[in-house]
Amino acid sequence: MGPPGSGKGTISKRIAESFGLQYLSSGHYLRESIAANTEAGILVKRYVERGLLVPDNVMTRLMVPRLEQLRNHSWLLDGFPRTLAQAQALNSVCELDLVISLNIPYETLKDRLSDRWIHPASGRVYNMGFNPPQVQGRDDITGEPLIQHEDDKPEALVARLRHYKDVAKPVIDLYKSQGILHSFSGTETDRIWPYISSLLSAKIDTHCGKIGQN
Ligand SMILES: Nc1nc2c(ncn2[C@@H]2O[C@H](COP(=O)(O)OP(=O)(O)O)[C@@H](O)[C@H]2O)c(=O)[nH]1
Ligand SMILES: Nc1ncnc2c1ncn2[C@@H]1O[C@H](COP(=O)(O)OP(=O)(O)O)[C@@H](O)[C@H]1O
Repeated sequence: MGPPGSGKGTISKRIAESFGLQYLSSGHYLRESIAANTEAGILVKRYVERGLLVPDNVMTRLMVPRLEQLRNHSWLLDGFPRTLAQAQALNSVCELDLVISLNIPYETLKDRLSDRWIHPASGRVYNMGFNPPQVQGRDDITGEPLIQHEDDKPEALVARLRHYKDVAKPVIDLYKSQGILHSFSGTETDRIWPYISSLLSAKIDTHCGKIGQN
């Protein structure tokens, strides 16, 4: 959990690589459906472009079948669930081990997003200051051009942050009440990462039987 620009994608990739989890990003699947230009994709585009949340039933139909295919794997979700209805739908299909919430100041979010560049096909994320590509404007692996998301523009960002705050609170409260929420605050991913890494190392050591079967 965390507002746009809080580092969910950056940290999720580190977690997935360090701990061998399957990585599922709601934003990536949404952009994939937009690119496919299906009926659902056209509907999704209208919301994403305006910085609005995609309706819960659309999101749940997009994400839950993917999780059902991964019943025998350990996975990490990035960007889903974002609303209480999505969290309830998720709870009805699986039991989460832990939830990470990132608290990052607004000014930091704004600066990061104006500098965020993406390789659309893979979802690889760059930042011109923090993790620049080896060749400016090009993906490190494929050499293909990088793009900026429409919804990272400042006009869309304010609306996205407002929506995030409204809808995230009940979700955070739910996970807090389940005793699985872990919150981290700061302005630098590299300083937050060691705490997240130790949390997961401890959890995976003590619950490796369960995570392995999940
Ligand atoms: N300057 C700076 N940029 C960061 C840091 N952590 C992540 N970023 C960049 O900030 C942007 C937003 O991060 P991302 O992981 O995409 O956030 P998400 O929207 O929560 O998934 C990306 O361009 C990242 O490369 C950091 O500690 N410092
Ligand atoms: N779980 C979700 N529920 C509703 N809309 C979502 C969800 N995840 C992503 N979106 C939509 O996709 C956009 C981009 O999401 P994402 O790539 O996760 O970026 P960010 O982390 O920067 O918000 C969001 O602004 C929102 O419109």
